[in-house]
Amino acid sequence: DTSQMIPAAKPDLKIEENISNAMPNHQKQYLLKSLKSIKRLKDSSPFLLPVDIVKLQIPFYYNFIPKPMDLSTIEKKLTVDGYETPDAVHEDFNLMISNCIKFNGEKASISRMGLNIQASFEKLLLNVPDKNIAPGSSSD
Ligand SMILES: CN1C(=O)c2ccccc2Sc2cc(NC(=O)[C@@H]3CCCO3)ccc21
Repeated sequence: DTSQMIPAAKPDLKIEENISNAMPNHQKQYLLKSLKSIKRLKDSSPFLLPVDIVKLQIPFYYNFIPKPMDLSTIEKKLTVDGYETPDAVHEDFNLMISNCIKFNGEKASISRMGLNIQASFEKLLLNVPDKNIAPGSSSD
C-alpha cells in the first residue's frame, strides 16, 4: 500500500573514476564492444537508459529499487575506468536485470526481454580476453 509511502529520491550513483587497479585496456575494449552489440538487440531498448519514473508514472520505483542500473550507466562507468574486473561489469548487468524482475515480476514481458539480453551478454562474456594475455597473441 503506497498511500502512506513517501516517494524516495533518485539514488545518486557515485561512479568511482580511475580506480587504483583499473581493468587492462584490451579487456575494457572487448567489454565496450560487447555492450555496443547488446545495445543493438531489439530487446535492449527499454534498458538503454535509466528507468524514467516520470514517463512511466512510477514515483515509488526507488523505494523498491534502491540501486537502479541501465546499459548507459554501465557503459559510462566502463569508459571512466570504474570497473576493476569483467566480473564487476557482469554484476551491474545482473543488477539491472534483477531490478527489472523484482519490480515487474518474473512473468512480465519486460522480464523475458531482460533475460534474453542477459543470456546474450553472458555468451559474450565467455570470450573476454584473459587479463594477462597481450592483445593479438594467442593463448595456446
Ligand atoms: C526496464 N523497465 C522496467 O523495469 C519497468 C519498470 C516499471 C514499469 C515498467 C517497466 S518496463 C520499462 C519500460 C521503459 N521504457 C518505456 O516503456 C518507454 C519510455 C517511457 C515510456 O516508453 C524503460 C524501462 C523499463
